[in-house]
Amino acid sequence: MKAIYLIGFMGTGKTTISHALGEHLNVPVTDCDEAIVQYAGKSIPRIFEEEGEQGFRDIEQQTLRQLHAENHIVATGGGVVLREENRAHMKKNGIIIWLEASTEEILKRLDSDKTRPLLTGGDMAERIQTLFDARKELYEGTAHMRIDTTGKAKDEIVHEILSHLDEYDV
Ligand SMILES: Nc1ncnc2c1ncn2[C@@H]1O[C@H](COP(=O)(O)OP(=O)(O)O)[C@@H](O)[C@H]1O
Ligand SMILES: O=C(O)C1=C[C@@H](OP(=O)(O)O)[C@@H](O)[C@H](O)C1
Ligand SMILES: [Mg+2]
Repeated sequence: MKAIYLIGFMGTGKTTISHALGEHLNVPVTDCDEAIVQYAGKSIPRIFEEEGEQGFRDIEQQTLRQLHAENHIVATGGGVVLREENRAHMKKNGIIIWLEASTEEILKRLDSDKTRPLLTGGDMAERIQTLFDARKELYEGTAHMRIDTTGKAKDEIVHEILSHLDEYDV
Protein backbone atom coordinates (compact mmCIF):
# COMPACT_ATOMS: atom_id res chain seq x y z
CA MET A 1 0.00 0.00 0.00
CA LYS A 2 1.08 3.56 -0.68
CA ALA A 3 0.90 6.15 2.06
CA ILE A 4 -2.44 7.77 2.83
CA TYR A 5 -2.11 11.44 3.75
CA LEU A 6 -4.92 13.28 5.51
CA ILE A 7 -4.89 17.00 4.80
CA GLY A 8 -7.30 19.79 5.67
CA PHE A 9 -7.91 22.74 7.93
CA MET A 10 -7.37 22.65 11.71
CA GLY A 11 -10.20 20.85 13.47
CA THR A 12 -11.43 18.88 10.49
CA GLY A 13 -10.43 15.67 12.29
CA LYS A 14 -7.19 14.59 10.58
CA THR A 15 -5.61 13.32 13.80
CA THR A 16 -8.82 11.64 15.02
CA ILE A 17 -9.70 10.00 11.71
CA SER A 18 -6.14 8.85 10.99
CA HIS A 19 -6.19 6.60 14.07
CA ALA A 20 -9.65 5.20 13.30
CA LEU A 21 -8.67 4.55 9.68
CA GLY A 22 -5.43 2.90 10.79
CA GLU A 23 -7.39 0.49 12.99
CA HIS A 24 -9.74 -0.42 10.15
CA LEU A 25 -6.96 -0.96 7.63
CA ASN A 26 -4.56 -2.41 10.17
CA VAL A 27 -1.89 0.00 9.04
CA PRO A 28 0.41 2.10 11.26
CA VAL A 29 -0.41 5.77 11.75
CA THR A 30 1.84 8.76 12.29
CA ASP A 31 0.68 12.22 13.22
CA CYS A 32 3.16 14.67 11.74
CA ASP A 33 2.59 17.16 14.59
CA GLU A 34 3.33 14.47 17.19
CA ALA A 35 6.54 13.58 15.35
CA ILE A 36 7.48 17.28 15.29
CA VAL A 37 6.92 17.62 19.05
CA GLN A 38 9.07 14.55 19.68
CA TYR A 39 11.83 15.74 17.38
CA ALA A 40 11.85 19.31 18.72
CA GLY A 41 11.37 18.26 22.34
CA LYS A 42 8.78 21.00 22.87
CA SER A 43 5.12 21.70 22.24
CA ILE A 44 3.78 23.26 19.06
CA PRO A 45 2.83 26.58 20.74
CA ARG A 46 6.37 26.70 22.16
CA ILE A 47 7.94 26.08 18.73
CA PHE A 48 5.84 28.92 17.27
CA GLU A 49 6.80 31.17 20.18
CA GLU A 50 10.52 30.50 20.01
CA GLU A 51 11.13 29.84 16.33
CA GLY A 52 8.22 31.55 14.62
CA GLU A 53 5.91 30.08 12.00
CA GLN A 54 8.70 29.67 9.44
CA GLY A 55 10.81 27.79 12.01
CA PHE A 56 7.87 25.48 12.55
CA ARG A 57 7.39 25.05 8.77
CA ASP A 58 11.07 24.10 8.37
CA ILE A 59 10.73 21.36 10.99
CA GLU A 60 7.40 20.28 9.48
CA GLN A 61 8.92 19.91 6.01
CA GLN A 62 11.87 17.93 7.33
CA THR A 63 9.62 15.69 9.42
CA LEU A 64 7.19 14.96 6.60
CA ARG A 65 10.08 13.92 4.38
CA GLN A 66 11.38 11.50 6.99
CA LEU A 67 8.09 9.72 7.67
CA HIS A 68 7.44 6.30 6.15
CA ALA A 69 6.12 6.74 2.66
CA GLU A 70 4.73 3.21 2.28
CA ASN A 71 2.03 1.25 4.05
CA HIS A 72 1.38 4.13 6.38
CA ILE A 73 -1.30 6.65 7.28
CA VAL A 74 -0.07 10.16 7.93
CA ALA A 75 -2.14 12.84 9.66
CA THR A 76 -0.61 16.13 8.56
CA GLY A 77 -0.95 19.57 10.16
CA GLY A 78 -3.34 21.98 8.46
CA GLY A 79 -0.56 24.12 7.01
CA VAL A 80 1.39 21.33 5.33
CA VAL A 81 0.05 22.33 1.92
CA LEU A 82 1.66 25.77 2.15
CA ARG A 83 4.99 24.50 0.83
CA GLU A 84 5.29 23.21 -2.70
CA GLU A 85 7.93 20.65 -1.58
CA ASN A 86 5.39 19.11 0.81
CA ARG A 87 2.66 18.96 -1.81
CA ALA A 88 5.04 17.30 -4.27
CA HIS A 89 6.26 14.83 -1.64
CA MET A 90 2.74 13.72 -0.76
CA LYS A 91 1.67 13.47 -4.40
CA LYS A 92 4.69 11.36 -5.20
CA ASN A 93 4.18 8.97 -2.31
CA GLY A 94 0.50 8.43 -1.79
CA ILE A 95 -3.17 9.13 -1.86
CA ILE A 96 -4.21 12.46 -0.41
CA ILE A 97 -7.53 12.80 1.37
CA TRP A 98 -8.90 16.26 2.14
CA LEU A 99 -11.11 16.45 5.23
CA GLU A 100 -13.43 19.43 5.27
CA ALA A 101 -15.81 20.94 7.83
CA SER A 102 -17.86 24.13 7.98
CA THR A 103 -16.46 27.11 9.90
CA GLU A 104 -19.28 26.72 12.47
CA GLU A 105 -18.36 23.07 13.02
CA ILE A 106 -14.64 23.87 13.36
CA LEU A 107 -15.49 26.61 15.88
CA LYS A 108 -17.55 24.15 17.89
CA ARG A 109 -14.81 21.53 17.84
CA LEU A 110 -11.98 23.92 18.74
CA ASP A 111 -13.93 26.22 21.05
CA SER A 112 -11.66 25.89 24.08
CA ASP A 113 -8.53 24.73 22.28
CA LYS A 114 -5.25 26.42 23.25
CA THR A 115 -2.87 24.24 21.26
CA ARG A 116 -3.22 25.87 17.84
CA PRO A 117 -1.21 29.11 17.88
CA LEU A 118 -2.59 30.32 14.55
CA LEU A 119 -6.12 30.41 16.02
CA THR A 120 -5.45 31.99 19.41
CA GLY A 121 -6.08 35.68 20.11
CA GLY A 122 -8.64 37.74 18.28
CA ASP A 123 -11.85 36.55 16.72
CA MET A 124 -11.55 32.84 16.05
CA ALA A 125 -14.24 32.68 13.35
CA GLU A 126 -12.51 35.48 11.47
CA ARG A 127 -9.14 33.80 11.72
CA ILE A 128 -10.52 30.49 10.49
CA GLN A 129 -12.18 32.20 7.54
CA THR A 130 -9.13 34.25 6.53
CA LEU A 131 -6.70 31.34 6.82
CA PHE A 132 -9.07 28.96 5.07
CA ASP A 133 -9.62 31.37 2.17
CA ALA A 134 -5.85 31.61 1.72
CA ARG A 135 -5.46 27.82 1.68
CA LYS A 136 -8.58 26.53 0.00
CA GLU A 137 -7.07 26.29 -3.48
CA LEU A 138 -4.04 24.49 -2.13
CA TYR A 139 -6.17 21.82 -0.47
CA GLU A 140 -8.30 21.55 -3.58
CA GLY A 141 -5.33 21.28 -5.93
CA THR A 142 -3.48 18.72 -3.82
CA ALA A 143 -6.20 16.26 -2.80
CA HIS A 144 -7.31 13.14 -4.65
CA MET A 145 -10.38 12.61 -2.46
CA ARG A 146 -12.55 15.13 -0.62
CA ILE A 147 -14.69 14.26 2.40
CA ASP A 148 -17.04 16.66 4.19
CA THR A 149 -17.01 15.74 7.89
CA THR A 150 -19.57 18.32 9.05
CA GLY A 151 -22.12 16.74 11.37
CA LYS A 152 -20.75 13.25 10.77
CA ALA A 153 -19.58 10.76 13.37
CA LYS A 154 -16.08 9.28 13.24
CA ASP A 155 -17.28 5.86 12.01
CA GLU A 156 -19.35 7.40 9.25
CA ILE A 157 -16.34 9.35 7.98
CA VAL A 158 -14.10 6.29 8.08
CA HIS A 159 -16.65 4.24 6.13
CA GLU A 160 -17.01 6.99 3.56
CA ILE A 161 -13.25 7.02 3.04
CA LEU A 162 -13.10 3.23 2.82
CA SER A 163 -15.93 3.12 0.31
CA HIS A 164 -13.96 5.39 -2.05
CA LEU A 165 -10.48 3.95 -1.54
CA ASP A 166 -10.77 1.25 -4.20
CA GLU A 167 -11.26 3.96 -6.83
CA TYR A 168 -7.59 4.78 -6.29
CA ASP A 169 -4.40 2.89 -6.84
CA VAL A 170 -3.52 2.69 -3.14
N1 LIG B 1 -16.34 13.95 13.21
C1 LIG B 1 -16.17 14.64 14.34
N2 LIG B 1 -17.26 15.05 15.04
C2 LIG B 1 -17.10 15.76 16.18
N3 LIG B 1 -15.92 16.10 16.72
C3 LIG B 1 -14.80 15.72 16.07
C4 LIG B 1 -14.86 14.97 14.85
N4 LIG B 1 -13.60 14.74 14.42
C5 LIG B 1 -12.79 15.32 15.34
N5 LIG B 1 -13.50 15.90 16.32
C6 LIG B 1 -12.98 16.64 17.48
O1 LIG B 1 -12.48 17.89 16.98
C7 LIG B 1 -11.26 18.24 17.64
C8 LIG B 1 -10.16 18.38 16.59
O2 LIG B 1 -9.91 17.12 15.99
P1 LIG B 1 -8.49 16.72 15.44
O3 LIG B 1 -8.54 15.29 15.05
O4 LIG B 1 -7.42 17.12 16.39
O5 LIG B 1 -8.41 17.64 14.12
P2 LIG B 1 -7.15 18.08 13.26
O6 LIG B 1 -6.07 17.08 13.47
O7 LIG B 1 -7.67 18.08 11.86
O8 LIG B 1 -6.82 19.45 13.72
C9 LIG B 1 -10.99 17.13 18.66
O9 LIG B 1 -11.49 17.54 19.91
C10 LIG B 1 -11.79 15.93 18.14
O10 LIG B 1 -12.21 15.08 19.16
O1 LIG C 1 -3.01 24.85 10.07
C1 LIG C 1 -1.87 25.06 10.58
O2 LIG C 1 -1.08 25.89 10.10
C2 LIG C 1 -1.46 24.25 11.76
C3 LIG C 1 -2.20 23.14 12.11
C4 LIG C 1 -1.92 22.33 13.30
O3 LIG C 1 -2.29 20.97 13.10
P1 LIG C 1 -3.83 20.47 12.98
O4 LIG C 1 -4.30 20.81 11.60
O5 LIG C 1 -3.78 19.01 13.23
O6 LIG C 1 -4.60 21.22 14.01
C5 LIG C 1 -0.42 22.40 13.65
O7 LIG C 1 0.33 21.78 12.64
C6 LIG C 1 0.01 23.84 13.78
O8 LIG C 1 -0.68 24.43 14.85
C7 LIG C 1 -0.23 24.65 12.49
MG1 LIG D 1 -4.04 17.18 14.02
